[in-house]
Amino acid sequence: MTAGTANVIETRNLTRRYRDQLALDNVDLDIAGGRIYGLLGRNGAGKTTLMSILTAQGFESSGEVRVFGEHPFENDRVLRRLCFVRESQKYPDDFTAANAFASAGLLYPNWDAGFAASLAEEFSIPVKRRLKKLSRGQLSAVGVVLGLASRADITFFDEPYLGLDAVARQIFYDRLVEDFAEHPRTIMLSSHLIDEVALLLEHVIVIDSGRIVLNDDAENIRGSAVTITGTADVVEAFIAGYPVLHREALGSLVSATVEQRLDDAGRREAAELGLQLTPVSLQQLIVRKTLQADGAEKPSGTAATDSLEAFR
Ligand SMILES: Nc1ncnc2c1ncn2[C@@H]1O[C@H](COP(=O)(O)OP(=O)(O)OP(=O)(O)O)[C@@H](O)[C@H]1O
Repeated sequence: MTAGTANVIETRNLTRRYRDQLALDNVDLDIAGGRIYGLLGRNGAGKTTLMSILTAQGFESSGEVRVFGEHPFENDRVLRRLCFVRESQKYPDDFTAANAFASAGLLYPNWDAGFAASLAEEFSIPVKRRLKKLSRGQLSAVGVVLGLASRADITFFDEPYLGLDAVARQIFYDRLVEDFAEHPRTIMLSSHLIDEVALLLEHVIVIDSGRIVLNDDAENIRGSAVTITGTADVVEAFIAGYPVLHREALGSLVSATVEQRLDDAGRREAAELGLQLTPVSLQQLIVRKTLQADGAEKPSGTAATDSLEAFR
């Protein structure tokens, strides 16, 4: 199995139970190498649990896991090709960032010390100060440097930006994209800042209550849903037969978000009927899909949406 072509990760019926809590529920995944994946989902959806199992820091209750074709547990052939950047990373008590980078040089075969040094400078990390004295954002920056400069065949970033300010986050995104172009590998990034990372992602996996609710190329997802706003009866006639993700009413107006790609003819027809079409962002789509999967999404007649405001 080689990165770039075959699947680098495969799971089948992967399930993780913590007592009565089902953290992963029969997850089937085929992850092809050489791409940037977004692992998105609400708090407690199962993202960290999934990444922990894939990196052998946690265990499945049942089902199968293959990373580079093998189970990762105590498997040095696999583990030396993985880097897991997580918020709760523990370091030895006296460690400085410089110590952490030196250890990474021993651990990761593709470690680039020069790249790490230039990133540390860009993030203004005080590399000689003990890690436990660093600010929340500086500590996150250390994790980001470890993740980028390790150039591991698969790098997992589990919400790597806690405490990072907007400038530092932008540096992370820019360096990730540049370095990925020069050194293609597999990146899995979990994030709550969906719209902020949307443009980085080549493939999006959305997990909700331990189940995969969306798993598609970002390219296919863009434009896969649209919000249609207009007089209630016209909207209802237009969307008949379309899968409705969300519906809001305000007086005689209705705004419906449908999971439907409209072709040119559909767009023309909507315009002729006086309907307004608004694109749905990745974040809105994910919110709608997870609410729907949770069974919380019902038609409502309350708050006006942005599109309704724009329509009036
Ligand atoms: N060690 C544990 N013992 C019991 N329950 C756990 C444990 N670890 C995770 N869980 C539960 O499993 C579920 C999935 O948790 P997980 O940390 O994987 O979610 P997440 O998607 O990473 O969430 P967040 O975005 O908030 O970090 C949650 O309901 C969580 O409470």
